[in-house]
Amino acid sequence: MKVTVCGAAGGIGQPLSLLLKQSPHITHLSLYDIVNTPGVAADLSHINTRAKVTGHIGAAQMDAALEGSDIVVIPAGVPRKPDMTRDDLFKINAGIIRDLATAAAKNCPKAFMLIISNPVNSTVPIVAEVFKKHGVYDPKRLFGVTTLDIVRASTFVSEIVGGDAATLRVPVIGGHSGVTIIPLLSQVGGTSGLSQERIEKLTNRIQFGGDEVVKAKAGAGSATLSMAYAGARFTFSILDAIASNKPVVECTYVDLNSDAQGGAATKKITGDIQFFSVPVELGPAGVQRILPIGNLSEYEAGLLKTALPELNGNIVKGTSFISQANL
Ligand SMILES: NC(=O)C1=CN([C@@H]2O[C@H](COP(=O)(O)OP(=O)(O)OC[C@H]3O[C@@H](n4cnc5c(N)ncnc54)[C@H](O)[C@@H]3O)[C@@H](O)[C@H]2O)C=CC1
Ligand SMILES: O=C([O-])CC(=O)C(=O)O
Repeated sequence: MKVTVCGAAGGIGQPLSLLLKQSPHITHLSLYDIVNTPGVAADLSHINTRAKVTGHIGAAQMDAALEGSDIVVIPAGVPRKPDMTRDDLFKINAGIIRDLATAAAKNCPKAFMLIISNPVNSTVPIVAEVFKKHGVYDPKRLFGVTTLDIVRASTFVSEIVGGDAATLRVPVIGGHSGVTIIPLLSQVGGTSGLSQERIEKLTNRIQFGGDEVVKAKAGAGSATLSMAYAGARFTFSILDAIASNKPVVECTYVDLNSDAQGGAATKKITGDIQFFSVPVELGPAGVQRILPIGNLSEYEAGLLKTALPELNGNIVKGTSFISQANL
């Protein structure tokens, strides 16, 4: 397995690459960035685990970095500062993602594409459109990484209801920004005794967990270490699904057309939206099955209603960035 990290010298990229270096499934870890990758690669290459590490720097080396990759993980681009929304990052990050996706479509058209760069709600549709333009789009292989929302939800919920945060699973659906993040607390054991006020506070903390970190870092960026953990967890789930043939379930932001039947069932609840984070059964070819969202409480149904217009706007913004652009 060749795994390429684009943005590998960044705040997320470095710890993510360190975690990925520990996977016995990865034979080649390819690190791409526009700065500092020779140093990061030299450093990681001294670790006595299986993966061979190569560093690639600048646009001239992008093709070599991506060529033949099985998985491409993208945390490239700028992070938020206080008082910015994720959508404010679109102006800079949309072009970065377009260029990386174009190179991936040419050099590794069958790769699993794992998109971390914000705004995820829009960057994932950008990758889809670029791959379509190159005639290589397989919706089963494109994922917006929303794992940090699930990781946070497990932590915050277990702080209130107890239990082991490492094994407590909280489904989080929708998108990856503010009100588009919809935690389904009613589906988690131990939450039925919580007051509505408690549920609303907990929901708000999960929706705005990113802002908590942005504020605490006070201008020095957004979540990097917890994101590296979450990104590694999602990449390991994909690797497990490929290597073990045992289906693995993760909530992730996917094209609902990636599973006609499961997608149609989801659209009965969401309306006609193309991208949505749902529980997905991952298999060797990517999305194997979109699983049912399950029952929503009245409060969660209200959250969904609020989320959909914003999410849809983010999707249209990403899609039209490519369809109107000349590639
Ligand atoms: N999906 C999620 O849950 C999360 C997403 N993020 C997003 O991840 C992105 C990266 O965040 P950080 O690592 O903190 O930022 P950072 O600024 O520390 O690192 C970004 C890296 O991208 C590189 N880069 C810039 N343009 C590039 C290009 N054209 N090709 C390759 N590399 C390029 C930079 O040189 C830098 O090393 C941001 O957009 C941030 O909002 C952050 C946390 C959670
Ligand atoms: O908040 C941000 O900008 C970074 C992010 O996506 C998160 O931490 O969830």
